[in-house]
Amino acid sequence: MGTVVDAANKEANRSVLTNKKVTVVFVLGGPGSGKGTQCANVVEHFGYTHLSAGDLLRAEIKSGSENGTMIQNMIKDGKIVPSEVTIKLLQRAIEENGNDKFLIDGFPRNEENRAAFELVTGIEPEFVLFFDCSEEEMERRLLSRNQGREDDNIETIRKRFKVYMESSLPVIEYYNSKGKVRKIDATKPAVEVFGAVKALFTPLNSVPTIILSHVSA
Ligand SMILES: Nc1ncnc2c1ncn2[C@@H]1O[C@H](COP(=O)(O)OP(=O)(O)OP(=O)(O)O)[C@@H](O)[C@H]1O
Ligand SMILES: Nc1ccn([C@@H]2O[C@H](COP(=O)(O)O)[C@@H](O)[C@H]2O)c(=O)n1
Ligand SMILES: [Mg+2]
Repeated sequence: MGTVVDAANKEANRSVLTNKKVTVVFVLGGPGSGKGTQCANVVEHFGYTHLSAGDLLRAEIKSGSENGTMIQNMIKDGKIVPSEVTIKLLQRAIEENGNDKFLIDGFPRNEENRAAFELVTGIEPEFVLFFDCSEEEMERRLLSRNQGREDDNIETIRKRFKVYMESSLPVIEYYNSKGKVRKIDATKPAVEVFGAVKALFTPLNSVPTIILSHVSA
């Protein structure tokens, strides 16, 4: 019976966004810790949809939106865009997508992001995937990323590290106090990092199989 009860509880804990039930995993860690790289692996192996807050903001700049210039200036300066802008983008992306399980990468980035998202959407993360990586390694990765990002220069990188330490780490500490953080050593090679990530998603994914075998027994 345990597995059925556990599965039912898991179902009840899923959050409601307007009329859609969704499962959300927040993916956090410093700039260049490998969030995007590992999210791509989780999408491929576990069928999640990857929503990167940074990617959504960059797309908003390209779309010619009225907020474009403000967002561009904040990204160039490593600052955090006001929550209402980022939350609207996330909310729209979730509502427009047919999937019901999402990796939200690079969000919440500060206490304002966290509290506003919870208030507006009612969504609580299933867990928080935290990529722990040394600053030295993150700086090396960002300087050789070569994706043409305007914020991958040493001046902006230093600002992003400062914002991460001052504003983003407290959010991770908040979720840690609630027992939600799953910390991964992200300094290792990407294949090894994914080995640790995979182990976290496998139990979630195996729940329906357990229910089926229970029912048919
Ligand atoms: N474990 C790893 N070892 C070495 N290089 C890695 C590792 N993971 C990712 N990289 C490389 O480091 C760079 C940054 O990775 P990625 O873009 O995934 O980081 P991120 O956390 O999403 O960064 P940002 O917060 O700036 O978006 C990329 O060039 C990626 O290929
Ligand atoms: N919640 C967020 C996430 C990102 N930003 C801005 O985008 C920049 C790039 O983010 P990445 O996750 O792609 O590294 C980031 O430095 C911020 O300027 C944000 O404002 N709020
Ligand atoms: Mg990224």
